[in-house]
Amino acid sequence: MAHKIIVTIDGFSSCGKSTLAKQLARELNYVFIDSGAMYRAITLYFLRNHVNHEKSAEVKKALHNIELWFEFNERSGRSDIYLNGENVEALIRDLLVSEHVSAIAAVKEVREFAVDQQQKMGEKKGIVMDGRDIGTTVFPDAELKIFMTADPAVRVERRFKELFERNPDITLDEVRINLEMRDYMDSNREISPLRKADDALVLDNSNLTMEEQLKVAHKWVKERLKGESIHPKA
Ligand SMILES: Nc1ncnc2c1ncn2[C@@H]1O[C@H](COP(=O)(O)OP(=O)(O)OP(=O)(O)O)[C@@H](O)[C@H]1O
Ligand SMILES: Nc1ccn([C@@H]2O[C@H](COP(=O)(O)O)[C@@H](O)[C@H]2O)c(=O)n1
Repeated sequence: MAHKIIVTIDGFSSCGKSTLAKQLARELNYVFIDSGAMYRAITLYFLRNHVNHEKSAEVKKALHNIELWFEFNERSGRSDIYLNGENVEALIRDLLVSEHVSAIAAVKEVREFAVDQQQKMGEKKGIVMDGRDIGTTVFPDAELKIFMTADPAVRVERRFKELFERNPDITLDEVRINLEMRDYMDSNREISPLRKADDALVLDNSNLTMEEQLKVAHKWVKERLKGESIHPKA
């Protein structure tokens, strides 16, 4: 059986982590997991059920009633997330969820709930997972860790373009404020804050096409599979 590794992709909001993770997983025939979708689905549940994330007992009870899983969607070529049997892939991308997710993702019980499931998903390796703490907390021994970044203005523009297609009322300012707020909260929370793992390779895709970013990452994977060490500026 072919040797398989774990690839982690962490970084700031909307820099293209999921896009790259999906591209890479398809190329390698690996499983792709968007860990942010899990925090978003939990947030949707909390919003719908008026769960106060500052009350530990409420949080514990809510998590007890949440079941999450992913199912491959042939049309989109990626896995959709299911919350208690409902496909919530589209709903969790709404700005309302984006506005609350970072506060809920900072809660200890929520993180433990998600990280435990993420670690189980990687037990057989052959996985590309993107998020904020995948290389630092979820898979600290991953064979390849990528830290992605892009110019903030480029990130806002990309996310705006995507959201505008679904909601023409959205403004560039709303998107920018949400990105800045999430980056700040994710980088400054107490548990597993967003940071580059010491052994992660940095990929700035501000001026890269999707094809070019895949080429860089794929080269890194091939080198790791061959057991070669990679120069950080590759
Ligand atoms: N190299 C690229 N050039 C242009 N657009 C890109 C590139 N990579 C990704 N995108 C686009 O940027 C947007 C954000 O990408 P993606 O959802 O993959 O980011 P992300 O880092 O996973 O975001 P989040 O952390 O908010 O989930 C998408 O619309 C995607 O199509
Ligand atoms: N490993 C992760 C992944 C995500 N989060 C939190 O979820 C938010 C949404 O994630 P997206 O990747 O869909 O943007 C993100 O802003 C984080 O608050 C996380 O904490 N850990």
